[in-house]
Amino acid sequence: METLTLALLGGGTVGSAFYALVQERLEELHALGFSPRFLGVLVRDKKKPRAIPEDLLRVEPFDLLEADVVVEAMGGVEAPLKLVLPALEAGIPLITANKALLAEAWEALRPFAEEGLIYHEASVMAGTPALSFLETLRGSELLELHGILNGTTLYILQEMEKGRTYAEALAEAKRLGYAEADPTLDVEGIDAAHKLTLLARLLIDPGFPFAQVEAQGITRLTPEDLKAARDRGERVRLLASLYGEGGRWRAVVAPRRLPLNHPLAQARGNALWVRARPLGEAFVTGPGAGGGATASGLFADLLRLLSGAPGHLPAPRARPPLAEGSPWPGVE
Ligand SMILES: NC(=O)C1=CN([C@@H]2O[C@H](COP(=O)(O)OP(=O)(O)OC[C@H]3O[C@@H](n4cnc5c(N)ncnc54)[C@H](OP(=O)(O)O)[C@@H]3O)[C@@H](O)[C@H]2O)C=CC1
Ligand SMILES: N[C@@H](CC=O)C(=O)O
Repeated sequence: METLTLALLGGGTVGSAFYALVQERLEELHALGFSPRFLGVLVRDKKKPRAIPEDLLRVEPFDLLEADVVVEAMGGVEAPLKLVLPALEAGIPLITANKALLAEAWEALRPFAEEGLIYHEASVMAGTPALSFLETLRGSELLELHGILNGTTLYILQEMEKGRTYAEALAEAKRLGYAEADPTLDVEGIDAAHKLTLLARLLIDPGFPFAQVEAQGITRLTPEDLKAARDRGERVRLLASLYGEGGRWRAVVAPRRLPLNHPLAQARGNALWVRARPLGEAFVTGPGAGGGATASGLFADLLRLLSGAPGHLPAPRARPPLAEGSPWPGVE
């Protein structure tokens, strides 16, 4: 049996759930010939209650070069980048749930992604297949893509539809572990914009800039907006859309009024709907936030790594859109 040394950066909602999942799935890892060993778990505060043995907790960065794989679930951009770069430079693979890191530090990380060293299924829609769904879609050419990519805002809108206030719903989304450490990222549409950037890089342009995504959130939506939509036979969702306009790709995150019979309006979880040629329409939905759901995506990447498959490779080249498209109407 081969020892598999894991360095875990972050022991919060996602990191703790990942640690627990590795313990739960030990037999499966053993059957694959690997015996996992945690080198350490980086946190800020050792005293916080968490389901990770105290002797594994580290409050100072430790030597990641001893690891076989680095699993990053700490969030932020500069702090994780400083830690993971030397490991990547040494050829150590990175599994990450951190879409902000990938979206915003792409210039530094892209060469390693192109080498197949970066696995990030959990960064978009948690453990619900989004990247692997799009990898299969590479057999076709994308015409347009629309997704409900943020679990916090989906939860808030669903709860507001049931009569709860925005503030109550946001507080509950935080308690459930859906929200970012800074929930402004969720409610202002930035988290969805990070995720849309990653999907664009996977399918249409390996250098797609985060700055090119136009983002609007849900903070200005009122219960009256949601009711007016319902009265018209529509449902409001924060949609991340990628479509052709004037011969260029346009990437926009905004609240949209969807007809009730559309799969995106009916989805109870996060969701991704695409049109591609020659495939046609395809749709996937499932949980997109929360500790267990995200740990599932990280664990899937660990299995992918152990199978010998490379990480999530960006598109090999940029290509213009094949058709013009447009998203659903916004909420005025
Ligand atoms: N929550 C979710 O549903 C999902 C989250 N993600 C992503 O996963 C990552 C983690 O999210 P989540 O677990 O919710 O966040 P948490 O805030 O719950 O956990 C972050 C962890 O990282 C530690 N940490 C943060 N910064 C530092 C630092 N500078 N030095 C040392 N330790 C640090 C924290 O330590 P301490 O505990 O001591 O504060 C904590 O253990 C983020 O990138 C997020 O975007 C992705 C998909 C879904
Ligand atoms: N805050 C994010 C967590 C998962 O990516 C969300 O709400 O979707």
